[in-house]
Amino acid sequence: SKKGPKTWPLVGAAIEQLLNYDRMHDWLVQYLSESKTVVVPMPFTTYTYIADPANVEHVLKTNFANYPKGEVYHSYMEVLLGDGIFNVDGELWRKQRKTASFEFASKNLKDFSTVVFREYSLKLSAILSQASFDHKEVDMQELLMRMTLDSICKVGFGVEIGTLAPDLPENHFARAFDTANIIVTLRFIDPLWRIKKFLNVGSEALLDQSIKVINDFTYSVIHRRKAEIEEAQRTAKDYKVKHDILTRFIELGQNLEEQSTTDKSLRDIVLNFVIAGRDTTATTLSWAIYMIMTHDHVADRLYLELTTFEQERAKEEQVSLIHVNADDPESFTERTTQYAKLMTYESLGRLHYLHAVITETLRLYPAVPQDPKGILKDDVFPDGTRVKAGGMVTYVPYSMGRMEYNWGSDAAAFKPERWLKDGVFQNVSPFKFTAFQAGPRLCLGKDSAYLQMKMALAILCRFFEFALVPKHPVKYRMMTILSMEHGLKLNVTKRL
Ligand code: HEM
Repeated sequence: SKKGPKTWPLVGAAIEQLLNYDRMHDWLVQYLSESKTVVVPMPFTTYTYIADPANVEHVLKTNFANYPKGEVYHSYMEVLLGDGIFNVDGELWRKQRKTASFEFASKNLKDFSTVVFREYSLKLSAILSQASFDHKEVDMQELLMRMTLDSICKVGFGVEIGTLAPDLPENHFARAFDTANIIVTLRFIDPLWRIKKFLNVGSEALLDQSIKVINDFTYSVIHRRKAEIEEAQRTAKDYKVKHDILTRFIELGQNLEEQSTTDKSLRDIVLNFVIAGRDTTATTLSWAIYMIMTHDHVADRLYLELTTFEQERAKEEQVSLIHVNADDPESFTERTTQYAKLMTYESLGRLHYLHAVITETLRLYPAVPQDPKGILKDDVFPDGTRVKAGGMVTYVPYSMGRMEYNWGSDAAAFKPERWLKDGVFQNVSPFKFTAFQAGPRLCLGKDSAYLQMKMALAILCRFFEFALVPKHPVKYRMMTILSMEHGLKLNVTKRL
């Protein structure tokens, strides 16, 4: 009885969905604005898309146990994610969630990530400074992907992979990781993948090679780190404590009475963090920069917040701001470094407008634009929709952020101000703003992601202005993460 696309016997709505594949998120916006729930029958299953916060709360929280990731997702993603937190349900998930939540809340990790995010934001700033000097255009999305990959490898494994070095080098692990990510995503729309895998041909053969590169790299880091820890414990010499997630999990494993953590489970843990944290953060930053540069009043208000912050913090720390000489790149580097040091975990909390800009970006361009769940048993949603076991239900952050019934008549407009009351950021229900999911599986890296995004954006928007390369097309690519299909090609100018 719900409104939705035209359906046909046997093929359901597959024809219309395929015809609209490249603009699928906007295709759904159209239907979900007419009806808060849209049922789309497909050849072997039925997809139910939801945009009503009450239904979303039912799926993500109230009847959480009925809507797992499910077997299909697990079997498609296992080759890359193994039994890591992202890819499991039930007890296996609960245990990892508990340990990882504890780790994420630790001061150790917060302090370490602040240092890492600061360092890599400055590396990005140095590359932009050079590009502006050389009048060279940059692909901002590509640079941001390098920045977040380097950061997550440092925070995750304690390893410097250096893809953000000034000459932008190739890196085997990074390339293999990208390839594997794209191919496992393709499996969701390629009915022949199991045959290709069996015959070890085409994309599946490439996936196999990429996984070998990823595993070799990851296991070598794990073995090296384990050896370092054992050596330090054996000789009881001053052991330089490392703060990365891998080291913490190795140490935790040693302390457990039961079987200690295996190398395979350590591999799964770190790779799950890489996949969870890297593309999501980089694409959000790309869309945020695009939004800022196309909304002058936002750029101005943000710049004012960032420069006021700079003055206030310098006063608090009793430092005088370094004078930048336009002809001396060194002085520019010194000033950006000084600015970065004024940003701490606590002081970043004051940047309410910046926080609102990022959140408003995620409302309209959520990094995970739709998120499907399996259905274990027949159920009825709060709005009366009946769903059947074996089908799929998908909450749709991309549509939810654009619905007037959720956000009012200006839902389509980019207005960071909607998040502020008297200049202070106000949260809304996570069942309405779903960019980080909600309920027991809410994103674990949310705070860490904001920390990195605020650090990077503050430096970028304080010290640079951006302009789109003329005629560069900005549109999303249809995949699990809302990245920009052609990247974000920009000309950069310094702001002294
Ligand atoms: C803008 C940045 C980010 C966005 C929009 C985002 C969004 C999400 C979403 C939608 C999910 C649920 C996916 C699912 O259905 O399982 C999720 C889960 C998760 N995220 Fe994030 N994420 C971001 C950054 C990060 C970062 C930086 C990390 C860690 C370093 C991280 C760690 C995780 C983990 C571990 C989970 C799995 C939680 C669980 O299943 O219990 N995320 N995130």
